Amino acid sequence: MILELENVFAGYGGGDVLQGVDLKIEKGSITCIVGPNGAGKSTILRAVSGLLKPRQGTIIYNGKSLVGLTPRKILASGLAQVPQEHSLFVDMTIRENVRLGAYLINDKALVRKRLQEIEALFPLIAERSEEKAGSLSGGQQRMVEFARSLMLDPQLILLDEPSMGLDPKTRKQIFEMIKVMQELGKTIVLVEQNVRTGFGIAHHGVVMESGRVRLEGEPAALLDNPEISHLYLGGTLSKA
Ligand SMILES: Nc1ncnc2c1ncn2[C@@H]1O[C@H](COP(=O)(O)OP(=O)(O)OP(=O)(O)O)[C@@H](O)[C@H]1O
Repeated sequence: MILELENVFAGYGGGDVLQGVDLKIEKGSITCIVGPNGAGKSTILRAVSGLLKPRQGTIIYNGKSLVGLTPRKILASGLAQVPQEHSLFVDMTIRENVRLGAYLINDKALVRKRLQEIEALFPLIAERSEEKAGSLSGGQQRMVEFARSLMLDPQLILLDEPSMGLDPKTRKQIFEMIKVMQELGKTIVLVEQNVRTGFGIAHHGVVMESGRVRLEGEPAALLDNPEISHLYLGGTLSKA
């Protein structure tokens, strides 16, 4: 296991949103977390990346506790997060934005090498590197955010609803890129509203409800579970 949460309680002052979360993430896998609005999916990611300090419980990453570490230390340990809201500097070029992902690296040759590798992976970035990030569509900006997260060569990447607001074709491209990142050896934890798409690429599915893990297991088996579609996913499993 690369990441293990045990009995995690965390919230925002007005009480705990996470009510004792237990979760194990296998190295090299894609895990997809789904659940109704407000179930605490994003809050789990924030607790792992250090943006939110758990009030109770343990979070172990590669055998070491993350609780109490700063987000910067957690990032430096190889754990990157791509937040739900768009986060590029729109007046900077695409390449400058990607390079920012390496701000913790002092070795200029290494930064150049990583940039080259990433531009080989994302043709969009190679072709439009000097254009302003603000000229890109929402889906393209998401690709650049993925690219930026790869600059530190993280082991684990947390993705918070990366396909939100995108049309189906762009969503497909985003999910293909998530698979590519996993094939590069990254472990992925993905929060996703679109259950079929998310579970479609995941090795492990997690259904959250009211701050707890309600069900988890093999994604195809979860999709077949009528309890999930009726009770927890608000009908989003319909094939329409
Ligand atoms: N910064 C914040 N300050 C106060 N409350 C917050 C904050 N962020 C989230 N919450 C509250 O915490 C609860 C869980 O939010 P969270 O974002 O984890 O849900 P989610 O499962 O990711 O759902 P969604 O799909 O709506 O993002 C919600 O009730 C939300 O209003």
